[in-house]
Amino acid sequence: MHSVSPPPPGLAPPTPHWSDTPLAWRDRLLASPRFRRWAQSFPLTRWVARRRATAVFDLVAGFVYSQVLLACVQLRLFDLLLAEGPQTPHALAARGKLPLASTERLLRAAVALQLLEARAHGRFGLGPLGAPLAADAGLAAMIEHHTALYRDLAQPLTLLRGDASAAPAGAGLSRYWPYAGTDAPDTLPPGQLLAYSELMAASQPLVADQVLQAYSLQDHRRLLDVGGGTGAFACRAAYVAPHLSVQVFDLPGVAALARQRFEQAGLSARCSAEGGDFFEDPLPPGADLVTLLRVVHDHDDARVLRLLRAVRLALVPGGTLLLAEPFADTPGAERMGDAYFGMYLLAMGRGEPRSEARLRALLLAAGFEKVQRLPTALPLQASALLAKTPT
Ligand SMILES: C[S@@+](CC[C@H](N)C(=O)[O-])C[C@H]1O[C@@H](n2cnc3c(N)ncnc32)[C@H](O)[C@@H]1O
Repeated sequence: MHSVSPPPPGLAPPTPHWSDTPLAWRDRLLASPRFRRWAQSFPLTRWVARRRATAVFDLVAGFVYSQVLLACVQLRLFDLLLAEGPQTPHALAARGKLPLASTERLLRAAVALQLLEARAHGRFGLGPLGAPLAADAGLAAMIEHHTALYRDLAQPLTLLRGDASAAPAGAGLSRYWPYAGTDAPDTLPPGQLLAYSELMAASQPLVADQVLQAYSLQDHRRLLDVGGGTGAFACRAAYVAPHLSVQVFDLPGVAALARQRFEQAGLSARCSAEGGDFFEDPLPPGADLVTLLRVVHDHDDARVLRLLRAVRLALVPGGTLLLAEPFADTPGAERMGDAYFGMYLLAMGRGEPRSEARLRALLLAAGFEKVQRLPTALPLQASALLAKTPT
């Protein structure tokens, strides 16, 4: 048995609570192999025991599942099966330039994970979890860039201890997201902004779908998308609201890419982009709607407060801020907020997922009022808050 070290001198022991005793009893019961053996064989508890055992195994094996998924995505298997229908292992082995035996192994693994399905005549088709991934460039890009995240997570305690010297040199997320590690992001060379900007543009529909389903742009005249990347959301907004003028504010190299997108889409008359550092430079004034999509969780409280104050100053009186990103503490999406983004942003080097309550407090501290939740269809992808500037 491990001994628990005493608290450091000067630290008071935690105050006990009435719930400690029944919870300690439950913990001892669940930790007892004898109790688990009994629960697995007793007819009324058997199904709970099996479900729990499966849930624990899924946590143990999660990395393996992710890598099966990555192999399928790298082979473009889902896209291929959607476009051409079920295929034999021989055909897939030839397409993927893999030995037949490895292909069959991968296909069986993917079937077990419901990514694929065994079909008639020894062929394989899309499974219920693989079909939604087919032809979704955003999800594929998210899955592929996890190779950088997993490098950081290979030694989770090193990451949690913040021991940068022990981390693999510059191969992980801090390199992928260079603005998280500098106080002068506007001086970053364009080449360093490209990979994450492409990922954000590819995955932006996941967020835009949630926001535009939940909120109508019809009553607004001028939208400023702060940290709007290469203008993917701005273009969607301009299409759904043809009366709207739209501006993106982002780092100079990213704003230049947004301008290119607007030109290619024939939207330059209504869409523009300005480059700068949103912590240092004033934001373009006059918008009656500002969007902050997947921006706030990248930064610490002090920086967020500075940014929110700058947004308040840029908005017209009575203007609206729409903030959308995955929130912490969201019922049904706790894994996304607290487990995934908590660790992801730690690896990135800055920021954290925040609960609705913490975001509300920051918005009020920055001078916003009438803060309200904007319900979204899939909080797993994005939750949203609306806030107003005083009139
Ligand atoms: C996580 S991305 C989100 C992009 C976009 N809103 C989306 O949802 O696809 C954050 C964006 O903020 C921009 N950004 C980060 N720090 C910035 C700064 N100090 N000034 C201006 N833009 C910044 C990045 O270049 C990036 O485009």
